[in-house]
Amino acid sequence: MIALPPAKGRSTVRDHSELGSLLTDWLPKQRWFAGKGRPGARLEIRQDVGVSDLLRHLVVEVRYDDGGPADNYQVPLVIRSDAPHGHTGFLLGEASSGLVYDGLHDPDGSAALLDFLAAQRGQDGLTGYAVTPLAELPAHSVGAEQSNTSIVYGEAYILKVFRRLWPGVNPDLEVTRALADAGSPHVARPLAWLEGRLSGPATETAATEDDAVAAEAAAAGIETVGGAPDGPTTFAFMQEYLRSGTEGWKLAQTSVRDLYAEGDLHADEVGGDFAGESERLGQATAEVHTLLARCFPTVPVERATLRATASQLHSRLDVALAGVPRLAPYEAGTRAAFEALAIEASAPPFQRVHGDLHLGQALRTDSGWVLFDFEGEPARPVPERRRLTSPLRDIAGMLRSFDYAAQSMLLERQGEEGLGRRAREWADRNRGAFLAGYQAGSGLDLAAFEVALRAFELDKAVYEVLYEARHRPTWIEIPLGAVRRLTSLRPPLATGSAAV
Ligand SMILES: Nc1ncnc2c1ncn2[C@@H]1O[C@H](COP(=O)(O)OP(=O)(O)O)[C@@H](O)[C@H]1O
Ligand SMILES: O=P(O)(O)O[C@H]1O[C@H](CO)[C@@H](O[C@H]2O[C@H](CO)[C@@H](O)[C@H](O)[C@H]2O)[C@H](O)[C@H]1O
Repeated sequence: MIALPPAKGRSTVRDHSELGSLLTDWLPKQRWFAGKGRPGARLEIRQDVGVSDLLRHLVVEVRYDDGGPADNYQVPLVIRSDAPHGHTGFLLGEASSGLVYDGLHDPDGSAALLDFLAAQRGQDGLTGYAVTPLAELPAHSVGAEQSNTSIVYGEAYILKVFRRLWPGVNPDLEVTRALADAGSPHVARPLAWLEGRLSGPATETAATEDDAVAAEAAAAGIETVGGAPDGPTTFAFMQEYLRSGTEGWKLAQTSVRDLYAEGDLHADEVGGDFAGESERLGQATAEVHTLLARCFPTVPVERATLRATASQLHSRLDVALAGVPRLAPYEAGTRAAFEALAIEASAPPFQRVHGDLHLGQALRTDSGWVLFDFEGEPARPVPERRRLTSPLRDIAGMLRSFDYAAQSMLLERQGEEGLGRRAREWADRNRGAFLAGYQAGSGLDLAAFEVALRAFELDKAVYEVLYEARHRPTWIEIPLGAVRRLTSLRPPLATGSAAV
Protein backbone atom coordinates (compact mmCIF):
# COMPACT_ATOMS: atom_id res chain seq x y z
CA MET A 1 0.00 0.00 0.00
CA ILE A 2 1.39 3.38 -0.97
CA ALA A 3 -0.35 6.16 0.86
CA LEU A 4 0.75 9.34 -0.83
CA PRO A 5 1.13 10.35 -4.47
CA PRO A 6 4.59 10.04 -5.99
CA ALA A 7 6.80 13.01 -6.81
CA LYS A 8 5.62 15.05 -9.79
CA GLY A 9 6.85 14.11 -13.24
CA ARG A 10 8.60 11.02 -11.99
CA SER A 11 7.75 7.39 -12.32
CA THR A 12 8.43 6.46 -8.70
CA VAL A 13 5.71 4.00 -7.76
CA ARG A 14 7.15 1.26 -9.88
CA ASP A 15 10.44 1.38 -7.97
CA HIS A 16 8.94 1.37 -4.46
CA SER A 17 9.18 -2.37 -4.08
CA GLU A 18 12.85 -2.26 -5.12
CA LEU A 19 13.60 0.68 -2.81
CA GLY A 20 11.65 -1.13 -0.08
CA SER A 21 13.97 -4.15 -0.35
CA LEU A 22 17.10 -1.98 -0.26
CA LEU A 23 15.78 -0.10 2.76
CA THR A 24 14.76 -3.30 4.55
CA ASP A 25 18.41 -4.28 4.52
CA TRP A 26 19.89 -0.82 5.21
CA LEU A 27 17.56 0.80 7.76
CA PRO A 28 18.01 -1.63 10.69
CA LYS A 29 21.80 -1.18 10.49
CA GLN A 30 21.64 2.54 11.13
CA ARG A 31 22.59 3.86 14.55
CA TRP A 32 19.36 5.88 14.70
CA PHE A 33 17.09 2.91 13.92
CA ALA A 34 15.01 2.52 17.08
CA GLY A 35 13.46 -0.89 16.35
CA LYS A 36 16.52 -3.01 17.16
CA GLY A 37 15.33 -6.21 18.83
CA ARG A 38 11.64 -5.69 17.89
CA PRO A 39 10.27 -8.68 15.92
CA GLY A 40 8.97 -8.81 12.36
CA ALA A 41 9.82 -5.32 11.08
CA ARG A 42 7.82 -4.48 7.90
CA LEU A 43 8.55 -1.40 5.95
CA GLU A 44 6.35 0.76 3.78
CA ILE A 45 7.15 3.93 1.83
CA ARG A 46 4.44 6.41 2.85
CA GLN A 47 5.69 9.62 1.27
CA ASP A 48 7.92 10.25 -1.70
CA VAL A 49 8.51 13.87 -2.68
CA GLY A 50 10.79 15.06 -5.45
CA VAL A 51 13.00 17.77 -3.94
CA SER A 52 15.24 18.08 -7.02
CA ASP A 53 16.02 16.09 -10.14
CA LEU A 54 18.23 13.79 -8.07
CA LEU A 55 16.89 13.98 -4.52
CA ARG A 56 13.77 12.12 -3.43
CA HIS A 57 12.50 12.69 0.09
CA LEU A 58 11.00 9.47 1.48
CA VAL A 59 9.10 8.90 4.70
CA VAL A 60 9.21 5.24 5.58
CA GLU A 61 6.93 3.61 8.11
CA VAL A 62 8.12 0.52 10.00
CA ARG A 63 5.59 -1.74 11.70
CA TYR A 64 6.33 -4.68 13.99
CA ASP A 65 4.76 -7.97 15.03
CA ASP A 66 4.76 -7.02 18.72
CA GLY A 67 1.61 -4.88 18.41
CA GLY A 68 3.56 -1.83 19.59
CA PRO A 69 3.52 1.53 17.82
CA ALA A 70 4.93 1.92 14.32
CA ASP A 71 7.86 4.27 13.66
CA ASN A 72 8.36 6.79 10.86
CA TYR A 73 11.79 7.54 9.44
CA GLN A 74 12.95 10.24 7.10
CA VAL A 75 15.12 8.85 4.32
CA PRO A 76 16.22 11.28 1.60
CA LEU A 77 17.66 9.31 -1.33
CA VAL A 78 19.68 10.35 -4.34
CA ILE A 79 19.10 8.16 -7.38
CA ARG A 80 21.69 8.48 -10.17
CA SER A 81 21.96 6.83 -13.53
CA ASP A 82 25.72 6.65 -12.94
CA ALA A 83 28.19 7.80 -10.32
CA PRO A 84 30.50 10.58 -11.56
CA HIS A 85 34.25 10.05 -11.20
CA GLY A 86 35.36 10.68 -7.59
CA HIS A 87 31.81 10.46 -6.19
CA THR A 88 31.94 9.47 -2.52
CA GLY A 89 28.29 8.91 -1.63
CA PHE A 90 27.00 6.03 0.46
CA LEU A 91 25.47 3.43 -1.87
CA LEU A 92 22.42 1.45 -0.71
CA GLY A 93 22.28 -0.59 -3.91
CA GLU A 94 20.78 -0.57 -7.39
CA ALA A 95 17.16 -0.20 -8.49
CA SER A 96 15.76 -0.06 -12.02
CA SER A 97 15.60 3.74 -11.62
CA GLY A 98 19.36 3.90 -10.95
CA LEU A 99 22.04 3.73 -8.27
CA VAL A 100 20.49 4.53 -4.88
CA TYR A 101 22.52 6.66 -2.45
CA ASP A 102 21.87 7.96 1.06
CA GLY A 103 20.85 11.52 0.13
CA LEU A 104 22.34 13.09 3.24
CA HIS A 105 25.82 11.79 2.46
CA ASP A 106 25.70 12.81 -1.17
CA PRO A 107 26.94 16.25 -2.28
CA ASP A 108 24.04 16.75 -4.69
CA GLY A 109 21.54 15.61 -2.06
CA SER A 110 22.80 18.04 0.58
CA ALA A 111 23.01 20.86 -1.97
CA ALA A 112 19.39 20.23 -3.03
CA LEU A 113 18.22 20.41 0.58
CA LEU A 114 20.04 23.70 1.14
CA ASP A 115 18.56 25.10 -2.05
CA PHE A 116 15.05 23.99 -1.01
CA LEU A 117 15.43 25.83 2.33
CA ALA A 118 17.09 28.92 0.88
CA ALA A 119 14.35 29.29 -1.76
CA GLN A 120 11.68 28.58 0.89
CA ARG A 121 10.15 26.15 -1.56
CA GLY A 122 7.10 23.99 -1.04
CA GLN A 123 6.49 20.64 -2.72
CA ASP A 124 3.76 18.10 -2.01
CA GLY A 125 3.44 19.08 1.66
CA LEU A 126 7.16 19.60 2.28
CA THR A 127 8.07 23.25 2.96
CA GLY A 128 11.35 25.08 3.55
CA TYR A 129 11.52 28.12 5.83
CA ALA A 130 14.52 30.42 6.26
CA VAL A 131 14.79 33.41 8.60
CA THR A 132 17.86 34.76 6.81
CA PRO A 133 19.28 34.56 3.27
CA LEU A 134 21.32 31.38 2.87
CA ALA A 135 24.41 31.17 0.66
CA GLU A 136 25.21 28.20 -1.55
CA LEU A 137 27.99 26.40 0.34
CA PRO A 138 29.65 23.00 0.04
CA ALA A 139 28.48 20.34 2.47
CA HIS A 140 30.01 17.64 4.59
CA SER A 141 28.26 15.41 7.12
CA VAL A 142 29.21 15.53 10.80
CA GLY A 143 31.40 12.57 11.85
CA ALA A 144 29.58 9.62 13.34
CA GLU A 145 25.84 9.11 13.02
CA GLN A 146 24.07 9.81 16.28
CA SER A 147 20.33 9.97 16.91
CA ASN A 148 20.08 12.07 13.75
CA THR A 149 22.18 13.04 10.73
CA SER A 150 23.76 16.48 10.64
CA ILE A 151 25.23 18.26 7.61
CA VAL A 152 27.64 21.18 7.89
CA TYR A 153 27.65 23.74 5.05
CA GLY A 154 30.92 25.61 4.61
CA GLU A 155 31.49 25.91 8.37
CA ALA A 156 28.62 28.41 8.42
CA TYR A 157 25.45 26.37 8.87
CA ILE A 158 24.62 23.04 10.48
CA LEU A 159 21.46 21.23 9.38
CA LYS A 160 20.15 18.49 11.65
CA VAL A 161 17.87 16.08 9.81
CA PHE A 162 15.65 14.29 12.34
CA ARG A 163 15.70 10.63 11.40
CA ARG A 164 12.89 9.19 13.49
CA LEU A 165 9.88 11.42 12.99
CA TRP A 166 7.27 12.24 15.61
CA PRO A 167 4.22 14.29 14.68
CA GLY A 168 4.41 17.92 15.76
CA VAL A 169 6.89 20.74 16.14
CA ASN A 170 10.22 19.38 17.29
CA PRO A 171 11.18 20.82 20.70
CA ASP A 172 14.70 21.50 19.41
CA LEU A 173 13.29 24.08 16.97
CA GLU A 174 10.64 25.38 19.34
CA VAL A 175 12.89 25.87 22.39
CA THR A 176 15.99 27.10 20.55
CA ARG A 177 13.95 29.72 18.70
CA ALA A 178 12.35 30.92 21.92
CA LEU A 179 15.73 31.21 23.66
CA ALA A 180 17.35 32.94 20.68
CA ASP A 181 14.44 35.41 20.35
CA ALA A 182 14.79 36.17 24.06
CA GLY A 183 18.47 37.04 23.50
CA SER A 184 20.17 34.03 25.12
CA PRO A 185 23.93 33.86 24.45
CA HIS A 186 23.77 30.12 25.21
CA VAL A 187 22.21 28.87 21.94
CA ALA A 188 23.32 28.94 18.30
CA ARG A 189 21.19 31.16 16.07
CA PRO A 190 18.32 29.34 14.27
CA LEU A 191 18.48 29.90 10.50
CA ALA A 192 16.01 27.63 8.74
CA TRP A 193 13.84 24.54 9.03
CA LEU A 194 12.04 21.96 6.94
CA GLU A 195 8.45 21.14 7.70
CA GLY A 196 6.06 18.48 6.49
CA ARG A 197 3.09 16.46 7.61
CA LEU A 198 2.81 12.95 8.88
CA SER A 199 -0.39 11.17 8.11
CA GLY A 200 -1.78 7.66 8.28
CA PRO A 201 -2.00 4.87 10.83
CA ALA A 202 1.44 5.45 12.35
CA THR A 203 0.41 8.84 13.63
CA GLU A 204 -2.89 7.56 15.01
CA THR A 205 -0.90 5.56 17.55
CA ALA A 206 1.12 8.60 18.43
CA ALA A 207 -1.98 10.73 18.84
CA THR A 208 -3.37 8.24 21.35
CA GLU A 209 -0.16 8.43 23.37
CA ASP A 210 -0.43 12.19 23.16
CA ASP A 211 -3.91 12.09 24.71
CA ALA A 212 -2.82 9.74 27.48
CA VAL A 213 0.19 11.88 28.33
CA ALA A 214 -1.89 15.06 28.33
CA ALA A 215 -4.53 13.48 30.56
CA GLU A 216 -1.95 12.27 33.07
CA ALA A 217 -0.27 15.66 33.06
CA ALA A 218 -3.54 17.53 33.48
CA ALA A 219 -4.47 15.35 36.44
CA ALA A 220 -1.25 16.40 38.13
CA GLY A 221 -1.72 20.08 37.27
CA ILE A 222 1.13 19.95 34.76
CA GLU A 223 0.41 21.93 31.62
CA THR A 224 1.34 20.67 28.22
CA VAL A 225 2.23 23.21 25.58
CA GLY A 226 0.68 23.47 22.09
CA GLY A 227 0.97 20.80 19.41
CA ALA A 228 -2.09 19.87 17.35
CA PRO A 229 -1.74 16.21 16.33
CA ASP A 230 -2.58 17.03 12.69
CA GLY A 231 -0.34 20.12 12.57
CA PRO A 232 3.06 20.47 10.93
CA THR A 233 5.95 18.17 11.75
CA THR A 234 9.54 19.40 11.89
CA PHE A 235 11.76 17.34 9.56
CA ALA A 236 15.04 19.28 9.84
CA PHE A 237 16.49 22.27 11.69
CA MET A 238 19.38 24.54 10.62
CA GLN A 239 21.46 26.66 12.98
CA GLU A 240 24.54 28.81 12.81
CA TYR A 241 27.61 26.55 12.88
CA LEU A 242 29.90 27.49 15.77
CA ARG A 243 33.33 26.82 14.33
CA SER A 244 35.13 27.84 17.52
CA GLY A 245 33.11 25.34 19.53
CA THR A 246 34.58 22.27 21.18
CA GLU A 247 32.27 19.70 22.72
CA GLY A 248 32.23 19.56 26.52
CA TRP A 249 32.55 15.80 26.22
CA LYS A 250 35.91 16.08 24.40
CA LEU A 251 37.22 18.70 26.83
CA ALA A 252 36.18 16.61 29.81
CA GLN A 253 37.83 13.48 28.42
CA THR A 254 41.06 15.40 27.84
CA SER A 255 40.99 16.56 31.45
CA VAL A 256 40.39 13.00 32.69
CA ARG A 257 43.24 11.73 30.52
CA ASP A 258 45.54 14.37 32.04
CA LEU A 259 44.66 13.25 35.54
CA TYR A 260 45.19 9.57 34.76
CA ALA A 261 48.58 10.40 33.26
CA GLU A 262 49.70 12.15 36.46
CA GLY A 263 50.29 9.23 38.80
CA ASP A 264 50.37 11.12 42.10
CA LEU A 265 48.61 14.43 41.52
CA HIS A 266 44.99 15.16 42.45
CA ALA A 267 42.25 16.51 40.16
CA ASP A 268 42.74 20.09 41.39
CA GLU A 269 46.52 19.96 40.82
CA VAL A 270 46.79 18.90 37.18
CA GLY A 271 47.00 21.36 34.29
CA GLY A 272 43.87 20.03 32.63
CA ASP A 273 41.61 20.65 35.63
CA PHE A 274 38.08 21.07 34.26
CA ALA A 275 36.33 22.39 37.39
CA GLY A 276 36.32 26.04 36.25
CA GLU A 277 34.59 25.02 33.01
CA SER A 278 32.15 22.79 34.89
CA GLU A 279 31.22 25.70 37.12
CA ARG A 280 30.66 28.01 34.11
CA LEU A 281 28.60 25.27 32.46
CA GLY A 282 26.46 25.07 35.61
CA GLN A 283 25.95 28.81 35.48
CA ALA A 284 25.03 28.71 31.76
CA THR A 285 22.54 25.90 32.43
CA ALA A 286 20.92 27.95 35.20
CA GLU A 287 20.66 30.99 32.90
CA VAL A 288 19.01 28.88 30.20
CA HIS A 289 16.53 27.51 32.74
CA THR A 290 15.72 31.00 34.01
CA LEU A 291 14.99 32.19 30.47
CA LEU A 292 12.94 29.11 29.63
CA ALA A 293 10.82 29.80 32.71
CA ARG A 294 10.15 33.27 31.26
CA CYS A 295 9.43 32.12 27.71
CA PHE A 296 7.12 29.21 28.52
CA PRO A 297 4.59 28.48 31.27
CA THR A 298 5.70 27.16 34.66
CA VAL A 299 3.77 25.33 37.34
CA PRO A 300 4.43 25.32 41.11
CA VAL A 301 5.21 21.90 42.51
CA GLU A 302 2.63 20.31 44.76
CA ARG A 303 2.60 16.82 46.23
CA ALA A 304 0.30 15.60 43.41
CA THR A 305 2.81 16.87 40.85
CA LEU A 306 5.63 14.85 42.37
CA ARG A 307 3.39 11.80 42.80
CA ALA A 308 2.53 11.93 39.10
CA THR A 309 6.21 12.33 38.23
CA ALA A 310 7.18 9.41 40.45
CA SER A 311 4.60 7.23 38.76
CA GLN A 312 6.08 8.21 35.40
CA LEU A 313 9.55 7.19 36.65
CA HIS A 314 8.15 3.84 37.85
CA SER A 315 6.72 3.24 34.36
CA ARG A 316 10.06 4.07 32.74
CA LEU A 317 11.70 1.61 35.11
CA ASP A 318 9.15 -1.07 34.11
CA VAL A 319 10.20 -0.64 30.49
CA ALA A 320 13.91 -0.75 31.32
CA LEU A 321 13.48 -3.85 33.53
CA ALA A 322 11.69 -5.65 30.71
CA GLY A 323 14.54 -4.81 28.33
CA VAL A 324 17.52 -5.34 30.65
CA PRO A 325 17.13 -8.14 33.24
CA ARG A 326 20.46 -7.08 34.82
CA LEU A 327 18.61 -4.18 36.43
CA ALA A 328 16.49 -6.53 38.55
CA PRO A 329 18.73 -6.56 41.68
CA TYR A 330 18.38 -2.78 41.91
CA GLU A 331 14.63 -2.58 41.38
CA ALA A 332 13.68 -2.25 45.05
CA GLY A 333 16.30 0.41 45.76
CA THR A 334 15.34 2.36 42.67
CA ARG A 335 11.64 2.24 43.48
CA ALA A 336 12.41 3.40 47.03
CA ALA A 337 14.12 6.50 45.64
CA PHE A 338 11.11 7.17 43.37
CA GLU A 339 8.76 6.75 46.34
CA ALA A 340 10.83 9.23 48.30
CA LEU A 341 10.28 11.67 45.43
CA ALA A 342 6.52 11.10 45.68
CA ILE A 343 6.31 11.34 49.47
CA GLU A 344 8.91 13.66 50.87
CA ALA A 345 10.85 15.55 48.19
CA SER A 346 10.83 19.27 47.48
CA ALA A 347 11.49 20.63 44.00
CA PRO A 348 11.53 23.96 42.16
CA PRO A 349 8.61 24.79 39.81
CA PHE A 350 8.15 22.66 36.72
CA GLN A 351 8.99 24.28 33.38
CA ARG A 352 10.33 23.54 29.89
CA VAL A 353 13.83 22.06 30.06
CA HIS A 354 16.55 20.72 27.75
CA GLY A 355 15.48 17.15 28.38
CA ASP A 356 18.64 15.21 27.55
CA LEU A 357 21.45 17.38 28.85
CA HIS A 358 24.93 15.89 28.87
CA LEU A 359 28.50 16.97 28.10
CA GLY A 360 28.01 16.03 24.45
CA GLN A 361 25.25 18.66 24.17
CA ALA A 362 27.37 21.64 25.17
CA LEU A 363 29.95 23.48 23.07
CA ARG A 364 32.67 25.62 24.66
CA THR A 365 33.03 28.55 22.27
CA ASP A 366 35.22 31.68 22.39
CA SER A 367 32.38 33.48 24.14
CA GLY A 368 31.32 30.77 26.61
CA TRP A 369 29.13 27.68 26.80
CA VAL A 370 26.41 27.07 24.23
CA LEU A 371 23.83 24.30 24.67
CA PHE A 372 22.26 22.50 21.73
CA ASP A 373 19.97 19.59 20.89
CA PHE A 374 16.95 20.69 22.94
CA GLU A 375 15.14 17.71 21.47
CA GLY A 376 14.75 15.82 24.74
CA GLU A 377 15.29 12.07 24.92
CA PRO A 378 15.03 10.99 21.28
CA ALA A 379 13.22 7.73 22.14
CA ARG A 380 10.24 9.47 23.80
CA PRO A 381 7.15 10.77 21.98
CA VAL A 382 7.25 14.51 21.29
CA PRO A 383 4.25 15.40 23.51
CA GLU A 384 6.06 13.89 26.47
CA ARG A 385 9.28 15.73 25.63
CA ARG A 386 7.39 19.05 25.49
CA ARG A 387 5.84 18.61 28.92
CA LEU A 388 6.68 20.91 31.76
CA THR A 389 8.95 19.02 34.11
CA SER A 390 11.60 19.54 36.73
CA PRO A 391 14.75 21.51 35.82
CA LEU A 392 16.46 19.10 38.22
CA ARG A 393 16.26 16.52 35.42
CA ASP A 394 18.75 18.50 33.35
CA ILE A 395 21.04 18.86 36.36
CA ALA A 396 20.81 15.11 36.95
CA GLY A 397 21.68 14.48 33.28
CA MET A 398 24.82 16.55 33.54
CA LEU A 399 25.82 14.93 36.84
CA ARG A 400 25.56 11.57 35.14
CA SER A 401 27.71 12.85 32.30
CA PHE A 402 30.62 13.72 34.60
CA ASP A 403 30.50 10.14 35.82
CA TYR A 404 30.46 8.91 32.20
CA ALA A 405 33.49 11.03 31.26
CA ALA A 406 35.53 9.63 34.13
CA GLN A 407 34.37 6.02 33.75
CA SER A 408 34.56 5.80 29.95
CA MET A 409 38.32 6.29 30.12
CA LEU A 410 38.52 3.34 32.50
CA LEU A 411 37.01 1.06 29.85
CA GLU A 412 40.26 1.41 27.89
CA ARG A 413 42.50 0.91 30.94
CA GLN A 414 40.92 -1.94 32.83
CA GLY A 415 42.91 -3.47 35.68
CA GLU A 416 45.13 -0.41 36.32
CA GLU A 417 45.46 0.03 40.03
CA GLY A 418 43.92 3.09 41.69
CA LEU A 419 42.27 4.46 38.56
CA GLY A 420 38.74 3.72 39.84
CA ARG A 421 39.37 5.95 42.87
CA ARG A 422 40.77 8.70 40.64
CA ALA A 423 37.74 8.47 38.36
CA ARG A 424 35.46 9.10 41.32
CA GLU A 425 37.67 11.96 42.46
CA TRP A 426 37.44 13.65 39.03
CA ALA A 427 33.69 13.09 38.78
CA ASP A 428 33.03 14.36 42.32
CA ARG A 429 35.11 17.49 41.82
CA ASN A 430 33.38 18.40 38.55
CA ARG A 431 29.90 17.47 39.73
CA GLY A 432 30.45 19.76 42.74
CA ALA A 433 31.71 22.60 40.54
CA PHE A 434 28.73 22.26 38.17
CA LEU A 435 26.28 22.37 41.10
CA ALA A 436 28.07 25.43 42.56
CA GLY A 437 27.83 27.21 39.19
CA TYR A 438 24.14 26.30 38.89
CA GLN A 439 23.40 27.59 42.39
CA ALA A 440 25.21 30.86 41.65
CA GLY A 441 23.31 31.29 38.36
CA SER A 442 19.87 30.37 39.69
CA GLY A 443 19.95 31.50 43.30
CA LEU A 444 18.51 28.08 44.26
CA ASP A 445 19.77 26.09 47.25
CA LEU A 446 20.14 22.66 45.62
CA ALA A 447 20.74 20.92 48.96
CA ALA A 448 17.01 21.39 49.61
CA PHE A 449 16.27 19.24 46.56
CA GLU A 450 18.62 16.35 47.33
CA VAL A 451 15.91 13.66 47.43
CA ALA A 452 14.42 14.75 44.11
CA LEU A 453 17.84 15.08 42.50
CA ARG A 454 18.76 11.55 43.53
CA ALA A 455 15.52 10.16 42.08
CA PHE A 456 16.14 11.97 38.78
CA GLU A 457 19.74 10.83 38.66
CA LEU A 458 18.65 7.24 39.17
CA ASP A 459 15.98 7.61 36.51
CA LYS A 460 18.61 8.94 34.09
CA ALA A 461 21.01 6.10 34.91
CA VAL A 462 18.19 3.59 34.30
CA TYR A 463 17.45 5.26 30.95
CA GLU A 464 21.15 5.03 30.12
CA VAL A 465 21.28 1.32 30.95
CA LEU A 466 18.53 0.73 28.39
CA TYR A 467 20.17 3.11 25.91
CA GLU A 468 23.53 1.33 26.18
CA ALA A 469 21.91 -2.13 25.98
CA ARG A 470 20.35 -1.09 22.67
CA HIS A 471 23.09 1.01 21.11
CA ARG A 472 26.46 0.55 22.85
CA PRO A 473 26.50 -2.67 24.93
CA THR A 474 30.21 -2.41 25.78
CA TRP A 475 29.45 0.73 27.82
CA ILE A 476 26.60 -0.72 29.87
CA GLU A 477 28.75 -1.13 32.99
CA ILE A 478 28.99 2.67 33.34
CA PRO A 479 25.31 3.38 34.06
CA LEU A 480 24.83 -0.01 35.77
CA GLY A 481 27.60 0.96 38.22
CA ALA A 482 25.79 4.23 38.86
CA VAL A 483 22.49 2.45 39.54
CA ARG A 484 24.32 0.15 41.95
CA ARG A 485 25.99 3.07 43.71
CA LEU A 486 22.91 5.29 43.89
CA THR A 487 20.70 2.50 45.25
CA SER A 488 23.25 1.52 47.90
CA LEU A 489 23.34 5.02 49.40
CA ARG A 490 21.51 5.62 52.66
CA PRO A 491 17.78 5.11 51.88
CA PRO A 492 16.38 8.58 51.31
CA LEU A 493 13.09 7.66 52.98
CA ALA A 494 12.97 7.73 56.79
CA THR A 495 10.54 4.81 56.57
CA GLY A 496 12.88 2.91 54.24
CA SER A 497 9.80 1.90 52.19
CA ALA A 498 10.63 0.03 49.02
CA ALA A 499 7.15 -0.75 47.78
CA VAL A 500 5.18 0.91 45.05
N1 LIG B 1 25.68 24.98 16.28
C1 LIG B 1 26.66 24.06 16.20
N2 LIG B 1 27.90 24.40 15.86
C2 LIG B 1 28.89 23.47 15.75
N3 LIG B 1 28.71 22.16 15.97
C3 LIG B 1 27.48 21.75 16.33
C4 LIG B 1 26.39 22.66 16.48
N4 LIG B 1 25.29 21.96 16.84
C5 LIG B 1 25.67 20.67 16.92
N5 LIG B 1 26.98 20.52 16.62
C6 LIG B 1 27.74 19.26 16.53
O1 LIG B 1 26.95 18.33 15.79
C7 LIG B 1 26.86 17.08 16.47
C8 LIG B 1 25.46 16.50 16.33
O2 LIG B 1 24.50 17.37 16.93
P1 LIG B 1 23.26 16.87 17.81
O3 LIG B 1 22.26 17.97 17.85
O4 LIG B 1 23.74 16.36 19.15
O5 LIG B 1 22.70 15.65 16.99
P2 LIG B 1 22.07 14.28 17.52
O6 LIG B 1 20.65 14.60 17.89
O7 LIG B 1 22.18 13.39 16.34
O8 LIG B 1 22.86 13.78 18.71
C9 LIG B 1 27.21 17.36 17.92
O9 LIG B 1 27.97 16.31 18.40
C10 LIG B 1 27.97 18.68 17.90
O10 LIG B 1 29.35 18.48 18.09
O1 LIG C 1 23.17 12.99 21.97
P1 LIG C 1 21.95 12.16 21.74
O2 LIG C 1 20.70 12.97 21.61
O3 LIG C 1 22.10 11.20 20.60
O4 LIG C 1 21.76 11.34 23.12
C1 LIG C 1 21.78 9.94 23.22
O5 LIG C 1 23.11 9.46 23.02
C2 LIG C 1 24.07 9.84 24.03
C3 LIG C 1 25.38 9.12 23.69
O6 LIG C 1 25.98 9.73 22.61
C4 LIG C 1 23.60 9.40 25.41
O7 LIG C 1 24.50 9.93 26.38
C5 LIG C 1 25.21 9.03 27.23
O8 LIG C 1 26.56 8.93 26.77
C6 LIG C 1 27.27 10.18 26.79
C7 LIG C 1 28.69 9.89 26.33
O9 LIG C 1 28.71 9.41 25.01
C8 LIG C 1 27.30 10.75 28.21
O10 LIG C 1 27.93 12.03 28.20
C9 LIG C 1 25.87 10.91 28.73
O11 LIG C 1 25.91 11.34 30.09
C10 LIG C 1 25.16 9.58 28.65
O12 LIG C 1 23.77 9.76 29.02
C11 LIG C 1 22.22 9.98 25.70
O13 LIG C 1 21.80 9.51 26.99
C12 LIG C 1 21.26 9.52 24.59
O14 LIG C 1 19.98 10.09 24.80
